[in-house]
Amino acid sequence: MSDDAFAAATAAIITAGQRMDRFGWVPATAGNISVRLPDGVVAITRSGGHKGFLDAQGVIRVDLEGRPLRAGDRPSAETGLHCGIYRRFPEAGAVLHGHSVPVTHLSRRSAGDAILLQGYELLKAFPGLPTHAAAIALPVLDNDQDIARLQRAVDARWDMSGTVPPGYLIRGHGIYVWGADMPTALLRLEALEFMLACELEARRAA
Ligand SMILES: CSCCC(=O)C(=O)COP(=O)(O)O
Ligand SMILES: [Zn+2]
Repeated sequence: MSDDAFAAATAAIITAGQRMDRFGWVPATAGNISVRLPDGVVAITRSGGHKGFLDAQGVIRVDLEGRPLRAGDRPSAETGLHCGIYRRFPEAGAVLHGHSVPVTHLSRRSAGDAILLQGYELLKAFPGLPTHAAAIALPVLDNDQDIARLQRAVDARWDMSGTVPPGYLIRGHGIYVWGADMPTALLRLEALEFMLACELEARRAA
């Protein structure tokens, strides 16, 4: 296990938390952040702290089943969702979860199981979408305090989807986004947050 890789992942997680906090996406103790290490272990935020004020002690290691490597460490309550992404997508190297106003409001107001994003230039931030004329159906899943059951629902949704976008919403709760590395995950989160903020404005104006 490389301490250098863990230190680099911890630094990336701290910086990502500060950036998400600057945008107001991790209010109170909301949100969690992780990075997959080269040995397959996952570096993830501890449960409960403010993600805009993380220090190195705020990041710990878990295995792909979400079990802490060090007895007594308490990883994010949503570790199972991070691990579900890493297990399903071998190319995923970083996962971000936030609770922004547009995500929370839109997912509460949308009765359906997806939010369609179309006509946005920023869609080009996503893999396989070379033009604004493309669209993303961003899955929306019902919230569940039982994270193992919620992950089973996420897996079932992925099973029945053709193309899976690298993100989904949990109704009234938040957003999950992933990428090959932290810069890619952050770029996708920013693009989705921007488009969802536009959707919120459009629905207000309608
Ligand atoms: C006060 S936010 C409720 C828990 C949550 O949804 C979240 O994102 C933060 O949980 P964690 O255990 O990762 O701190
Ligand atoms: Zn959450």
